Amino acid sequence: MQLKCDEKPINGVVEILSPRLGDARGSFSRWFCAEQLCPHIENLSFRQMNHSENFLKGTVRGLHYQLGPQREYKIVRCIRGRVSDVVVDLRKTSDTFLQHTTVVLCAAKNNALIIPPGCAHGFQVLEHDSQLLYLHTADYLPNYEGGVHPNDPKLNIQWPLPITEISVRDNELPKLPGYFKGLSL
Ligand SMILES: Cc1cn([C@H]2C[C@H](O)[C@@H](COP(=O)(O)OP(=O)(O)O[C@H]3O[C@H](C)C(=O)[C@H](O)[C@H]3O)O2)c(=O)[nH]c1=O
Repeated sequence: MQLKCDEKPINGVVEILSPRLGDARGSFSRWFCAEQLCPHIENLSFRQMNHSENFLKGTVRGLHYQLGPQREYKIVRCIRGRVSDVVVDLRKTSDTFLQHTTVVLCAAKNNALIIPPGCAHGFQVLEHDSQLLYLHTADYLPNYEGGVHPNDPKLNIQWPLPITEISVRDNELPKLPGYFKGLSL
């Protein structure tokens, strides 16, 4: 029942693959293992779990991150449907600063993604009624939340579908200013 961890080009972004053990009753799979994941998540301890329900294909949420003392690791898992998950590197000292990686998370593949501090996260829904489960290593404090517009030209994210739903708040997120040098962790 070993998890498979696939490190992505952006440092700290890891896809977790959970093999399913199936039988006539259905299946069983491990979604989290502290021993296997602690090399990828410093001071591994989760503070909050969140559930994201998304009705319409084409919906975009994000790009969000938490700042300073509330910076966090997230594990994001698609528990129903399919999403195109995007992680943007905003870390000042990173070799992949302002680059992003895209991973399709889907319930059928039984995969999840580790998102490290200093990275913005967003996703687009690829199937109606897709749902995500989040584990967070820090408490959510709105005053420490940052965001970048999902269509920031500096990031050039190619969302797979036309955007059908986006919150007013996300649609008003700022684009990165020319002087943006990145986040210090
Ligand atoms: C993130 C969060 C939000 N909230 C409250 C704040 C709002 O009143 C309400 C909905 O929040 P929001 O519209 O920010 O939800 P999303 O747009 O789905 O944001 C999430 O989606 C993007 C893609 C992420 O990666 C973040 O984890 C998270 O920000 O829940 C909480 O009470 N706790 C929380 O941890």
